[in-house]
Amino acid sequence: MTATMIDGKAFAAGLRARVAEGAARIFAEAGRRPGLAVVLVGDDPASSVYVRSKGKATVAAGMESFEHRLPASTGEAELLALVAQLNADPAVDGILVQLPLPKHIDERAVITSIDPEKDVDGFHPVNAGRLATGLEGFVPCTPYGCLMLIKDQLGDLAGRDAVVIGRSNIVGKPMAQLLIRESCTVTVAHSRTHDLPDVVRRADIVVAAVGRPAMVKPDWVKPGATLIDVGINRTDAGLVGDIDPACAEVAGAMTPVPGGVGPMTIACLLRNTLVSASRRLGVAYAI
Ligand SMILES: Nc1nc(=O)c2c([nH]1)NC[C@@H]1CN(c3ccc(C(=O)N[C@@H](CCC(=O)O)C(=O)O)cc3)C=[N+]21
Ligand SMILES: [Mg+2]
Repeated sequence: MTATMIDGKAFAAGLRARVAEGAARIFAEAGRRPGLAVVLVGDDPASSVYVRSKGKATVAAGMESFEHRLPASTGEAELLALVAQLNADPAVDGILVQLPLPKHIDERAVITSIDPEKDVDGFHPVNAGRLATGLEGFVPCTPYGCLMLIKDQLGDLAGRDAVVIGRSNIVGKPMAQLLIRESCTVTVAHSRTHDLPDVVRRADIVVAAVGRPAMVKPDWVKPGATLIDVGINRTDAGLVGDIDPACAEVAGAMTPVPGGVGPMTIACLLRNTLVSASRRLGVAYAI
């Protein structure tokens, strides 16, 4: 079998186009565009590239982009003051503070300082709790994008065996919550899991988010399984995911790296910003 390659780039373009329609509708009905503030501390080149592409995508979707680039020496108090200012700014519907932050800044303190109603990353504990308990809130963009691709591929997910490799607050845990919500039987594997290949062999759906180049091997994969690769590893051979591309010989469908999950992350960020603006302005949205 040769797997269907899931075109995340095309799917994300479609989603961004629908977000742009919603943004135009908000502008027509409320007189202002949805606004997304992105804060970057320091000059990590990869982070700088992401922030630039987020800004471009925001403007292309008919939204306002507020970019704040601060030096690496910025103190925690100064960053918290900026977040407080963005929380209070009525033109700002979404706030994203790019992670990772410099070591001298406590990420948890910064994340919890963001108004949960503007937390379009979905990283605030209030939004994590809402997701875990079935309340409306913001869902982290990467797992939400993964779920969209999985549902587009498989339709109803009820009863399917899903394995999430990785237990981060940003991807693994919210991904598991979303799959539970879809009535999958979910296993969360991590660095201490015994016999990972055997665990993965049971899965109809595999989401790999560990940051180890080509870790998931073809002989771990159940024939026909759907594989979602969240890994973005920069190697001498270029950008490599967590799933060995040779798995395409066994899988039913899989995402490529690049062009799979990455573009969905940005599209979902815009989607969350649209949802935030709609709620804050009392304008109905359909997306
Ligand atoms: N507060 C916060 N929220 C984030 O959502 C967040 C963050 N911090 N810190 C960094 C990670 C990483 N991230 C990506 C977004 C888009 C691509 C993306 O579009 N990737 C393309 C191109 C990759 C490339 O060429 O570098 C692809 O996979 O096809 C990748 C990674 C968001 N992150
Ligand atoms: Mg830190």
